[in-house]
Parts: sequence; structure tokens; C-alpha cells
Amino acid sequence: MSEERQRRLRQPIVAVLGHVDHGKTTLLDKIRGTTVAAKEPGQITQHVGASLVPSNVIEKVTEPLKKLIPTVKLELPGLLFIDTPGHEIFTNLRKRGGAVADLAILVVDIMEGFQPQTYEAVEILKQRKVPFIVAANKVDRIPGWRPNPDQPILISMRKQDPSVIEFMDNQIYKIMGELAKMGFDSDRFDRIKNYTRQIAIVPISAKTGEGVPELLALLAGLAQRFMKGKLKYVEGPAKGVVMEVKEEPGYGSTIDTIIYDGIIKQGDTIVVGGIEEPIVTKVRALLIPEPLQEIRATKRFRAVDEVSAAAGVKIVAPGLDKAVAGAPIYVVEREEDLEKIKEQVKKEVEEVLIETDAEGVIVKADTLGTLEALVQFLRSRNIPVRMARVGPVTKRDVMEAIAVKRHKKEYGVILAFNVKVLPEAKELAEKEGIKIFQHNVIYKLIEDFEEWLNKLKEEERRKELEKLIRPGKIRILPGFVFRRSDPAIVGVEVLGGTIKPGYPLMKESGERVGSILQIQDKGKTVHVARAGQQVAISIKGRVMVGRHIHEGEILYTDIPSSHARLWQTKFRKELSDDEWHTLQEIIKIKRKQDPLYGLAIGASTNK
Ligand SMILES: Nc1nc2c(ncn2[C@@H]2O[C@H](COP(=O)(O)OP(=O)(O)OP(=O)(O)O)[C@@H](O)[C@H]2O)c(=O)[nH]1
Repeated sequence: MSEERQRRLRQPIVAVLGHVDHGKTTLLDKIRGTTVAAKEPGQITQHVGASLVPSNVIEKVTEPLKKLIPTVKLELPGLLFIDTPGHEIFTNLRKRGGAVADLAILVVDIMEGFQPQTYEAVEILKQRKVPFIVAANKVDRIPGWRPNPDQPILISMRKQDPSVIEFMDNQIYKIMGELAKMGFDSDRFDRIKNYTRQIAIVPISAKTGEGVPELLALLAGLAQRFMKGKLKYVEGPAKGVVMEVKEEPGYGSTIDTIIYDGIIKQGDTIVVGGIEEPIVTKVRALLIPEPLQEIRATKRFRAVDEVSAAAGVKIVAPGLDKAVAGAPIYVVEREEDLEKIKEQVKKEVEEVLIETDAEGVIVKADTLGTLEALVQFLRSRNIPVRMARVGPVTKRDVMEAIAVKRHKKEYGVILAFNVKVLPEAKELAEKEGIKIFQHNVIYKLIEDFEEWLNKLKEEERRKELEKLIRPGKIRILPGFVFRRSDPAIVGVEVLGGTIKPGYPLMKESGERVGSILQIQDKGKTVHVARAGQQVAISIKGRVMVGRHIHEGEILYTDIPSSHARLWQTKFRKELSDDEWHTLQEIIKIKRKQDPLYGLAIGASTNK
């Protein structure tokens, strides 16, 4: 029992996501600021890329809530907030089959509501199965809002006019509506009945601090509830993820990591995921930031002997320049496990780096995390991926795209997320007409590609449509024979549909009688004549008026069976009423000779 009690629980890792300018950084600063102001012993400690808010600080900040709502007794040692907000960081907080972050705050500007990156953030949270709370931020911007700095929002709400609260609730309803569309049931936090099924929306102001106590209390509560049963203890060799690979003056290449499990010590052997192969090295130093008050010291970092989860730490070791952000890092405790762990790291990295023979787009990204997120996004939109790799766009990538383009024009492209295009790759792409899409926002990159794809499809549809012979019905006007043959030139009235130069003609019997060479309207050459028009046409082929065709006779455009089928299916909407009507007459004539005319192959066997 006593041994059990000595096992240390680890802090849940919390990430902040949301649309640009909705207040992520301000919120993180506020949380740090508020908690610093709480002046508790053992107040927040700075990690590399993260800040730890210990439970006694959370308790102090949430103290005023005790009289308002039932709060949970904190068993957790605190919350570790990832300092850099945004999905790019979040996507690198990856581990096999999920996220390193245990919880997330989705920041939504209450005045603006859901924006493109909000949807993207929810999509990523859904993909990685991370529970989250919505911070409906900037309540202080609601017209008429009376600010109550650092107060619980429940208290601040009581001090507002009913119309202000009504406005706020309306905005919250809109957020609830958007979440519902994405498959999430949600409500204002104080109206929630079931926290395990509903997502809490907390109105806050990152600027004034209103609502921050509730946000922290709910996070802690959610962490305990969700992590119950899988409450994590700190034990065994460390597992972590690479957040960033950095050259550090005086230290050489280092990696900033988040350790989500176990313990790492100076001198430990580690395996880190690299682009080509796993890196096996020994920890030379573990660095954490110097405490704020000692920042006057010349050094920014302080070396420590060991670090335990959850923590953000900079690792100094030889050979780390080939590490890749988003890749796993494992401490090897026993020599005999080394090969097994190397194999596992290799497999985990390869799962993200796709290389298949299928026809699909080429994807390049700056890190393993963004690459994985991008590929998942593309898959969810049914866009196949032929190759996904970390690094700049190279000549080889362009060559891959050229190979794809030969078979499937629309997928012979490169999607490059936050990476450079090497000059020789650019040159080849320009020469071969390979399109390279570049962006540093995932949804924007995909949106640009989809827009291009739609345009291409529309263009191809137009081209196919242009090639089809349209239904047309004409009558040779008596007394308007201008030339009897070679070529025959006659005046006609278009009774239905459309005629164009090049269209073959047939008689009511189905017999072919040459094709239209030219159309003239009042002496001018035209490219089309429609129902109601009277024009002169010349007819190519061995057609003689009085022998093959006669004054007053009705002729139709001679539509091939495959065209008739397309007119009735894919291009049905492209025909006007009178064209459709004319098509029916043509079908009737044609079916006398060919009962399967205009039908899909085998369709005639349908009962
Ligand atoms: N009035 C008001 N302004 C806020 C609040 N929170 C943030 N802001 C302002 O909104 C702007 C954007 O805030 P940031 O915290 O930089 O937003 P962000 O989401 O981190 O933005 P990016 O890092 O660019 O994605 C800044 O001018 C903030 O001062 C708030 O609660 N009330």
C-alpha cells in the first residue's frame, strides 16, 4: 500500500488550438500570469516549450468557485501546458495512434465564432481522439459587457445586463451548432449534465481573466475524469516526442522534446526517429530553462541529472541533427532491448512516410507530425497519396509526379507544406507542367489543390461536352435551293435543337446524308443555329438536292449511340427542353435499326 502511494502521478499535457488571432497566446500568458500572481510556493516552473502549473496553484485560482459549483479534489500534481499554441505544434505532439497531449483547449473568438482553422483544429482533435474544452474567448468585447477582472465567469455573468447575457448565449448557440455538425454534443459549461458526453463551452476573456478559474477547474476535472483508470504514473524508461531540432550555440545539435512517460537521465542511451534511420546516441546533457529571476545569469539553460514525465526538456547528444520533429524518442534501459526499440522506432516513422505504387499526389512536409496530419486530411477527402516524405521538394519528387501525370492528370501534382522547392526541382516542374502547391496552413494547401482539381474537372467536362453532337431537327425550305450539289446549299429552318458545322445529318428514315460544312445567317458565317432560326447550310458529301434530299424534307443530326447515352445521363442537364424533345425523336428513329441505341451496354437486358 505505502509503496503504491509513493508512485508519482504524472501531469496531464494540455495543448491550445484555435483560429489565428482568436487569443491562444493571450490565454496561455494569462494562465501563466494568473498563476504567477497566486504566489504559491512551488509555483509554475518553466519547461522547454511548456509550463507546469502545479495543483496547489490551480486550487488557489479556483478557490472562489467552491461556493458556486462542485469542484473536484485534485489528485493530479498539476497541468503541463504546451507553450506554443497552434495545430502545427499539436500535430507534432504525436505518438503512435494518437496524441501526446491528453487534453486540449479550443479557443474560439465569441464574436467571430467558428473560422476555417477552428474546423481544422476540431478535425485534428477528432482524428487524434483528444478530449477538449471550448474557451469562448473575448467576452469583454460583447457590447455592454462590464469587466470583472480575474473573477469567475459565473460571478461576472450575474453583473451583466440580461440583454448582454442573451447576446452571449446566442453566440454560444452558434458554436454549439457548428460542433453538432462535426459530431459533438456541447453546452455552456454550467448547463452540462453529462461531462463525459458533452463538450463544455466556457465563456472567458483572456484579456481580463474572467472565466479563467472555471476553465482551469474544468480542465483539472476533465483530466481526472478522463484519465481515471488510466491515471498515469511516472515509471520506467522515458518515452517522448521530438518537438523541434535546433542548433544551439555551445551545445551543437539538440532536440526539444516532450517526455510523456517515464524517466530520462543524463548518460542514458536513447533511440530517436530520423528521416533515414533511427539515431542511437547517449544523452550528454538535459537542459531546462533558468528560473526567471536568474535570467540575469549569462546562461539560458541549466543542466539537470534527470527529468520525469510529464516534462519539456532539451536534450544534448551527438548525431541529433538528423532527428525529425514529430518522431518518437525512447530511452533504452537494457542493452538487450536496443534492437527491438530501434525496429519499433523505424516502423513508427515508416508508417507516416508513405511510398506506394498507387496513383496519387506527392506530399512533402517539414515534420512527421504535419505530414501525418496532411495525409489524414487528404485521405478523409478521398484524395489518394502516392508518396509522403519529410523535406524539401526535390527533382525526384517532380519525376514521381510526372509518372503519375501520364496516367492520371489530376494527381500529377506536389503538395508542399512549409518546405522549400529546390531550384532544379522547380526548373523541371516548370518544364513538364507539374503543379506544385505550397502553403503553411494545412487547410489552405488542400483548399488550393481542390480548387484547381475542380477547375480541371470542369474543363475536362466542357471539352467532353464540346465533342458531343447535339440533337437538331431542320426542314429544307421549299424554294431556297441555292446550289444542288458539290456542295449542296439550301435554306433551312431549325425546328428543334441545335446545329453546328461538322454535324452529320440523317433523314427521317435514319439514312445518313452527308454532314454540315458551313452555316450562314444573312450572308455571314456562323458557328451555331438554334430552334427558330432560318439559315443557309452547305452539305459536305455526295448529296444532291432532288435526288438524295428534297425541298420541304425534314433532317436530323445523326447522333452516335454513345453520345445519345451521355445526353441521357451525365449531360442531361445541358440540354434545353426542345433539344431533349428532339433527342427523343432521334432515339425513336435510331431504335428501329438498333434496339440498343443510346443505352448503356447490357442495359437492354434489364427487365
Ligand atoms: N478584447 C480582447 N482581446 C483579446 C482577448 N484575447 C486576445 N485578444 C486580442 O486578440 C489579438 C490576438 O490574440 P493572440 O493571443 O495573439 O491570438 P492567437 O490566437 O495566439 O494568434 P496567433 O498566435 O497569431 O494564431 C491580440 O490583439 C489580443 O490582445 C480577449 O479576451 N479580449
